[in-house]
Amino acid sequence: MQKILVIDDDRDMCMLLNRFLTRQQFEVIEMYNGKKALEWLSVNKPDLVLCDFRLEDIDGKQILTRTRELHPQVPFIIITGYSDVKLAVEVLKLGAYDYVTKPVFPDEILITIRKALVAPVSSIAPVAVSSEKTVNGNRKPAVSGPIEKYIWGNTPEMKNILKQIELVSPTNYSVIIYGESGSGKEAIASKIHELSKRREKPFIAIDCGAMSKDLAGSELFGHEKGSFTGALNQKTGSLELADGGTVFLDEIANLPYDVQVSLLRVVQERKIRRVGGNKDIELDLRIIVASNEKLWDAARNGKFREDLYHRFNEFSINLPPLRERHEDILLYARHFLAITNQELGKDIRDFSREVQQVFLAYPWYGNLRELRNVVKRAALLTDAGQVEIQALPFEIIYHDKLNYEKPSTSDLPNYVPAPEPAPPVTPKSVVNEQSLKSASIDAEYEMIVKALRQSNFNKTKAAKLLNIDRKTLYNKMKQYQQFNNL
Ligand SMILES: Nc1ncnc2c1ncn2[C@@H]1O[C@H](COP(=O)(O)OP(=O)(O)OP(=O)(O)O)[C@@H](O)[C@H]1O
Repeated sequence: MQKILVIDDDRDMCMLLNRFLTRQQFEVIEMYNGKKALEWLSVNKPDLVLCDFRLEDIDGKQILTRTRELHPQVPFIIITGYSDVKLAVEVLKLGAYDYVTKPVFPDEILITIRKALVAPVSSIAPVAVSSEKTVNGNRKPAVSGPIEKYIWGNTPEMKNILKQIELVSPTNYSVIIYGESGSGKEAIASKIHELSKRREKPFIAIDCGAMSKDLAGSELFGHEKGSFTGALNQKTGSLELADGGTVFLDEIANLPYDVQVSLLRVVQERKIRRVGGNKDIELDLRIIVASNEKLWDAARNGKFREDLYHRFNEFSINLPPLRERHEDILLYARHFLAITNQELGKDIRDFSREVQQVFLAYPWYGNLRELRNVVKRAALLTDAGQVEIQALPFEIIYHDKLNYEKPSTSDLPNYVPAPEPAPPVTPKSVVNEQSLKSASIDAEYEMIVKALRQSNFNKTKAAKLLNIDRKTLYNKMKQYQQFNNL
């Protein structure tokens, strides 16, 4: 029986997950705070960890980092409120397998758990080899049917990017891809590989942000047996595994400085030496790197080697965030819906008008990854016909009301404010009716939103703040969603 550790300070949530997962034949261990969970993890190894992002004592990020040190092969899934989605997306960089958003739906979490438990070990190990490919570069069996994995959109910016991809692919140029997290940098790197002469050889994606400082050298270059404490066997590094093909180094600016020196040698001389080894190994590699900060700035600030920057900077591609590819949002949403229909064996036709409006108004700070997850969840909650507004997270429908803190320009170096989005969907009572009833509904709505924000979308805590029970809170939230359909 596979063992799942559930860490959440919301005891009701733990109990519900426990009951549901036990019925699905898992063994469940519940922990209500981070410290206790870490104590347990230091002597036990689960098959998977499911962890609330915001605990009262330690945050999910710290638990993830420690779990990765203790059990690098164990998949870690984050449970998060929508206000934290941007942070959760960042945390994927530290090696989490995926995130699910609250309210948690049993079927959704089960699909994510099942996928995580059969994911190739390499996709959850410190060197995050692309989850789409196995270590030797072979594709995982594709879902049946002819849906293209990637689409490139109709905006002039994306047409231009596709042209750049086609131009640079047949060459051997190094490429730097700039773009926010989830915007599709790995998709571009893999497209370049597929259009190149190297297409039959491996494409290996390595997330430099997810590697521990101490192990980065050995993960990339490999090591000889006994070269450091813990090096019990000889290990082939990811660069050697990619020989003849393309290596994609994501979040390159996070690579430790001394490893950058060894990487420069790979770029200049096309040779590597394993950690603790004394012979050179020749490699034929194309290197594509990605960063969400300008590498030139990182070089000027002394974080990134300037000589390495110049070597990589043979060609660069600037991928705009999804909110700046406004005309493509629905195209991508429909693409993800088609894929999800196929995965779930459903036949959902489209999104309702209100859903489309919300999609166009929402800023998508997690970019395509966030859109994909929202569509997947909505499709799961829809039986047939079209996706209705109720299938979207409350926090997305009301994002304008909730007033999330916008990322600062230093957070997102490529962030340029998007043109004014279409007006968001708001409860009709707010805009149309002046009756006493609607005024009191509005006041109640504002209070609920405030309590939800104060409690980071923990509904049990929000209900306590409002002095109502959780069921009443759920019912009220449902009621507000229904206003959109009046
Ligand atoms: N052109 C595309 N067409 C369809 N799906 C895409 C496209 N680009 C990205 N996606 C999907 O969006 C998600 C995120 O893409 P990807 O991993 O390429 O982003 P990224 O910028 O490399 O993210 P990160 O920097 O966080 O690793 C993936 O699920 C991917 O399949």
